[in-house]
Amino acid sequence: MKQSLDTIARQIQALDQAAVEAAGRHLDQLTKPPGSLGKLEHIAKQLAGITGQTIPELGKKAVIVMAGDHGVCEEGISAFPAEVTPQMVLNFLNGGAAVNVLARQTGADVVCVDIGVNAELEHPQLVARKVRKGTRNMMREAAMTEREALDAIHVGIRLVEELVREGCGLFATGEMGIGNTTASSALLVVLTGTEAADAVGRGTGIDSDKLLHKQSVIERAIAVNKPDPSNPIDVLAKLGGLEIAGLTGVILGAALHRRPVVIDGFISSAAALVASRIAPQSASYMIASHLSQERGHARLLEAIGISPMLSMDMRLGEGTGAVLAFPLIEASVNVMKEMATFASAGVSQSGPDGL
Ligand SMILES: O=C(O)c1ccc[n+]([C@@H]2O[C@H](COP(=O)([O-])O)[C@@H](O)[C@H]2O)c1
Ligand SMILES: Cc1cc2nc[nH]c2cc1C
Repeated sequence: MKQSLDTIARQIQALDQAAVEAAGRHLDQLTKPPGSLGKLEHIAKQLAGITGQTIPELGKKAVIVMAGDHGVCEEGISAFPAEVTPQMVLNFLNGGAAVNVLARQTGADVVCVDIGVNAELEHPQLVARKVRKGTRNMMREAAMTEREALDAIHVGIRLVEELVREGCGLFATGEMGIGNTTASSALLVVLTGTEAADAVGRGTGIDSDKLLHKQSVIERAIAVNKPDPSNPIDVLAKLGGLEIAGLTGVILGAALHRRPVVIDGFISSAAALVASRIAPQSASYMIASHLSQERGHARLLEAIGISPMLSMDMRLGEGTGAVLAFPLIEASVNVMKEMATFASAGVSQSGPDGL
């Protein structure tokens, strides 16, 4: 049975502060000046607060790659044709995409989901959860109905539930969808009040003329649909995408089940912003992996209140940046688990006066 989103949002708990503090005390006993492992320490404490365990056992890792098509591609807003979406889905399923390489290196599963691809896709490993074949052209009408957006969110929530049952304890968001930077920029504009010129970027690599056109498509889509900025589902349905809605669900599902979720680039962060507007508490469960080169990404992260671990000049999507951050997140757990304490190693600890 589907629970309402309000009910789900209310069930998302704040981090376990006692576990955060216990992790902090443990970190300060380890053989290093307090705080000297920087973000690794911050992540270790966050993971403790998420899981309620001072030294968390994360279990299996998965990157959930949601794929969907975008009606707004009719307006010529991408450097690539829409056919690339299903073609790349097959590439993910055959293990040849960048995200597959990085996931193999770090021992993560790639879970590839058809939540809204136009083409009929078949593959034994494909998670077939199509809500509809692509969104409608948001420049002319709402991209999705509210029902479709909610169905896509529930696909994400349910998938996380299934993976948690299979022992997965660390999630990453990934996506594939030609045209989805246009949808994500539109969400950024409406949900944060950012000027379209500051929210629109080159995506797969459009030139300056096409960039101006993309900006005008976004402005027109907002004028046509008149989304209510205080209603995240209305904004998501009118301007978003099926894969974006699915990832919103993945993030809410991870928070609901007290599992960390590593956010990839621009599109994943747009989904994360929607999740944070539906359930503000969900932001505590997010780890921002990297700062994408896509214009507007920093604004998205700022609006959520999370800061990126890495800056690698990447702008691929698929979950690549998030998966790249997995080993660093595991490093923070290993520090907690394996480092000697001042007492166990016989290393002198500075006194309260620093002497
Ligand atoms: O994640 C990012 O930061 C990112 C930035 C730019 C482009 N992308 C990827 O490129 C596709 C969307 O680009 P576009 O130009 O078709 O809107 C989509 O498949 C995304 O995964 C991803
Ligand atoms: C080739 C290609 C791979 C991608 N992966 C994510 N978005 C993409 C867009 C293109 C065009």
